[in-house]
Amino acid sequence: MSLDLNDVRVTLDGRTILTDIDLVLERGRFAGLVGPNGAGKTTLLRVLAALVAPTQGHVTLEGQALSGMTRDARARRIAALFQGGGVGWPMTVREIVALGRLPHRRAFAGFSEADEAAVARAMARTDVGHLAGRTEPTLSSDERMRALLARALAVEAEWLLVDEPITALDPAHQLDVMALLRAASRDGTGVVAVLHDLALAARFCDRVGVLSGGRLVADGRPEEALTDALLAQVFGVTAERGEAADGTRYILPWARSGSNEETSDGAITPS
Ligand SMILES: Nc1ncnc2c1ncn2[C@@H]1O[C@H](COP(=O)(O)OP(=O)(O)OP(=O)(O)O)[C@@H](O)[C@H]1O
Repeated sequence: MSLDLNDVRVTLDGRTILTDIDLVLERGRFAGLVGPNGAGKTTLLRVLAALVAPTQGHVTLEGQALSGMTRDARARRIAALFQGGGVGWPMTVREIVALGRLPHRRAFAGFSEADEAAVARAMARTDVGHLAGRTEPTLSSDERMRALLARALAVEAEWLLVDEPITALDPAHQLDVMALLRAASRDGTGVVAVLHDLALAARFCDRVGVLSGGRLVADGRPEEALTDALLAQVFGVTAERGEAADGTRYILPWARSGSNEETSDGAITPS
């Protein structure tokens, strides 16, 4: 029950974007992909979604090469939501969610009862029922993200890949989306999310993969992967660590660890 990358390398426009990537992802787990800007996170997610072909190495789903599967077969098994993944014209939320059923439909076939049920489940799960008739341009950031997540969930795929699902959301909605992704993983889906928020990644993910300069430099449980040394080297920050009232350990990026210091008026000066 795994999605595997073996010795993956990706070169785009003559530049190596990813190299030496070996990763075994498991269903039923919530994996976070973190790393600084430009580290290669989105590209790695695109490789997992078969939108970018590795220049070297291969990706397998339950032992079967992703590249050997038809596009529809892949789309039924791997649902993906990328940034800018809107629909581009004023469809209603219900129509957007229904797009998630496309990989399951035969040419010219109508919407089946199973399709209806899957759309209803996805809309209930993301709490977008009351938005069913609203069009995409009228939605707030969180409503839009929940509608797009509903579309991805409506696929009812074994894998759910999401790129920066919480970046544009306020704290309450960030917590909602992270809880939703974790719940999806608990139902047996393999969830992989690109995240910038290390505190939320550490809190919600079972596992965190850290990319830096196109390499996977750490991979494991959040506390194991996000060490002080790694945070300093890869992100250039120090972190505060502690235990919340409910006993959960937390990691909070706190200050720059490099050569820059923040002055009391917020200006950044070399130290
Ligand atoms: N199609 C492409 N052609 C050339 N270079 C690309 C292409 N796609 C991505 N890159 C480059 O690959 C590098 C990694 O990009 P990617 O978007 O995967 O990083 P990221 O870790 O997701 O970054 P961010 O956190 O800023 O979104 C960047 O330097 C980017 O400019």
